[in-house]
Amino acid sequence: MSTPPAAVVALSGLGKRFGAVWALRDLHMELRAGEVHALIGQNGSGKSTLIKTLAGYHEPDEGSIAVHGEPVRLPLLPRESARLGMAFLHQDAPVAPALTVTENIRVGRYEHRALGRIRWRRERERVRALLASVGLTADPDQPASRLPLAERALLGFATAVQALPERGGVLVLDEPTACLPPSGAQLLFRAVRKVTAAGSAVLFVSHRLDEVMAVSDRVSVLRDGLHVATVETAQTDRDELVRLMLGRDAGRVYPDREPPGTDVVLAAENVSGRLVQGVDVRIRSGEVVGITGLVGMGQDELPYLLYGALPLRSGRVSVDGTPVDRVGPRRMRAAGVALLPADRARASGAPGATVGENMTLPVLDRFFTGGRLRHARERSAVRGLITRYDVRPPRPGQRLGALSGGNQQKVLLAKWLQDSPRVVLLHEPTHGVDIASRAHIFRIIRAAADAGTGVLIASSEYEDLASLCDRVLVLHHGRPGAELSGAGLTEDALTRSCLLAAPPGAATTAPRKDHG
Ligand SMILES: Nc1ncnc2c1ncn2[C@@H]1O[C@H](COP(=O)(O)OP(=O)(O)OP(=O)(O)O)[C@@H](O)[C@H]1O
Repeated sequence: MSTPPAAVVALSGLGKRFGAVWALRDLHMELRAGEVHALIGQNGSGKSTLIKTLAGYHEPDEGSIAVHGEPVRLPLLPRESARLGMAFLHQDAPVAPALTVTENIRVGRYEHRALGRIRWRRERERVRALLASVGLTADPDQPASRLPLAERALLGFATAVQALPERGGVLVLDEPTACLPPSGAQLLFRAVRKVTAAGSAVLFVSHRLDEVMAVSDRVSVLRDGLHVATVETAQTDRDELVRLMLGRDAGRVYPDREPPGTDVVLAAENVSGRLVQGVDVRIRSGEVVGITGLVGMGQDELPYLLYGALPLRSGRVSVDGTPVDRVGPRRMRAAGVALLPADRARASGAPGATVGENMTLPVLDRFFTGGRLRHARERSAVRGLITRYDVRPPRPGQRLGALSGGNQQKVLLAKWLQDSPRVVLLHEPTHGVDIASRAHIFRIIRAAADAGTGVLIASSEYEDLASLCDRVLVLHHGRPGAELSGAGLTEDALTRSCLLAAPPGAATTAPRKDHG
């Protein structure tokens, strides 16, 4: 048997706890030169805790870390982690469209002349070489806004890669494809292969099992903070990975559909915003309507326009047949419309408040009788919601910000759906949510619809839309492209319809598929 390549980073018995709860326990793992090592696990299984420990933000409570065979002093500090060759890319790495490619990548790292002036020529050369090393061909002097979307999204990747040392480091990718168009995901995977070919290790953290199967060499699985297995990707399959993550089979992901009612709960006509142009939307009671398109086609704007969270340039919106005068969040809420944004923790919840406080905020009146807040009733309502929405850990007093990303999402869904709104507008409701929780969330959305709520889901998850929705509207450059329903509403048909609006070349890349 051949010996495996050397470990760039080796973790031995690593553990981290918060209070009495071990978020990570007894983790033994090697990140080897030249490999893509996937890290998977349900929401709250400890993935971010591991990343933050490597990045120097968490101090481990037990265990040790060695880099290129040398033990390192713990705790790591962020600067020390970077010096040791660890680089991190998060899903929403910002790109400044008005800055050039070089400025985006090099800001904060410029090489200066003695008098403080930046050595621009050298900076450009450096960026050109860096881009070539990851397979991108962008002009360093171009503003980022002029790049095709897929390449623009990869500037953050190039920025992270430049921090890897020549002898090989570890590049940590945290859900890197969540905000990428399909063609961007393919470009990213090619770029990832170039990084491993140059001798670094890549730690690929994702809930998308099809991507894990396609891009990784080995997969480590966490469950409740415990390291349950590391397997060779070629020796496993999706079903085994799901069993390892959950400790059981996945079961059914999508619930049955009931036919929608006939009364229209939300009618919007001729809606226009920055990207959206002249779109009509009608949602009936009990109907689940999807909105999709390639990145930048307007589907990420529409829910916010309908709620008045982004300014409407034109359009009329009625709820239950009554026109809403001057559409804005307060009026829409009063009319019975709820919005759950994709940027959930910041836009929709209060991270410093507890799970219970976040859940009961919109319905607090209900717990007042005789001018007093009935704490026991509030607590019992919160406990019910925690069970129903499967929030983990099931502690009402936990700060929202201390929950894992997926569990924050469940709390916020509970917050907005508990009161059976007339209409709920959801933007990417399952981003970052694990497979078991996704099934749970789909059942909750379906139950809300069956109770009469009209649901709009703006999402790029074609399989979810095809399986959950009664109808899906595809946007092409902000305008209505096609509407799919009944037997014609399939994942493949949605993919094809979205790609019809793609620039030349994009249609040749494989679309993103299901990840659960
Ligand atoms: N700052 C904190 N304070 C208290 N508990 C925390 C804190 N950060 C994480 N935890 C807890 O540690 C556990 C692991 O969380 P972690 O964020 O690592 O999970 P994850 O696998 O990244 O989940 P997700 O897929 O939802 O992002 C969870 O029970 C979480 O509530």
